[in-house]
Amino acid sequence: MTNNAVSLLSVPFGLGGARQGAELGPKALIEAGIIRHLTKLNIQVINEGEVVLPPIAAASELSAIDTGTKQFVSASTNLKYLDEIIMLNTATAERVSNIVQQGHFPLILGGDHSISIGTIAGIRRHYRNLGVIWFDAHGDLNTEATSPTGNIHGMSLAVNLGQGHPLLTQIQQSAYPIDPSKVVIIGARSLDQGEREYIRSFGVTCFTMHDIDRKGMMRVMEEALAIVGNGTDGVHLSFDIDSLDPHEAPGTGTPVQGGVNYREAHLALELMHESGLITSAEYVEVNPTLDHDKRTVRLANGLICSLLGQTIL
Ligand SMILES: NC(=[NH2+])NCCC[C@H](N)C(=O)O
Ligand SMILES: [Mn+2]
Ligand SMILES: [Mn+2]
Repeated sequence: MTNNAVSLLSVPFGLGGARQGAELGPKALIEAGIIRHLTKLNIQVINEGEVVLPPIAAASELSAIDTGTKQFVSASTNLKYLDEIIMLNTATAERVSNIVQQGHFPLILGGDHSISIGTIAGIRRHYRNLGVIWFDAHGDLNTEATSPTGNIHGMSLAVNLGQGHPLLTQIQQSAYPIDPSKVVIIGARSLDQGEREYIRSFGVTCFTMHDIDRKGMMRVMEEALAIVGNGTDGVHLSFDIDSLDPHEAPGTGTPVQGGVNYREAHLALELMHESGLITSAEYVEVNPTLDHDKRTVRLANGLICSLLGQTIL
């Protein structure tokens, strides 16, 4: 990590997901003591507050301007809450970009995974060759043409790679593109057909649960870090808590069995810290309304600390 100040930005937004509740994630993580835990690691934490959704009238106007008519948007796509997601991510990109500008490490608390359209848009303005680690049970590589659900949290990595509805990809416009060969998905076990095809044809590396079973997390991380660190000038970690097994992390909206276990997840984040490559991070899809005794919230707290340097000894 290049410097010690961490800017903590909350994005309490859940409309990109399949169920309500991810919007409560940031508050739960803060209440569980994340700022105190990081301060104990000698990190200076700057609480940047929240990105809030502007009044929705403004959002409708924005879509109407860009597409001619508002009806065009709703009639021609199956994208759920497109207007809200455009507004939220446009605002998020600005806030994250300012944090990078100041030389702080952006740590973003989601929110569902659709928020990464904005976070990465902001980060990419400052990195010509950004590597991305996408820790997730899913690929989030759908477009409106392939999505089985219309939920935009399942499309955010595709949008970050320039694929999808023009009103979403335009949020990235003033930024450097991301090279798909510098993107690594880790923990995948639920991929839709269109996502499989995308991975094969665009050269995204995907370490599935099968690869983790076979090689072990240690080797997977060594290979992943070699890919995202090669020729890049920064690496963003997008950590979806549903990468973990639902036994460890029940508090999430789209759980998939057969996931990463507690120690594998910590090891992965400890290795990311050791590599010194990670320049920004977000933790998404924590849904406190589905949690069991704060297990998922506490786990996410610990996993943030491992990324930022906490060790057992
Ligand atoms: N960020 C997530 N949890 N994404 C889940 C996506 C699930 C499914 N592939 C979809 O497109 O709807
Ligand atoms: Mn995801
Ligand atoms: Mn997921």
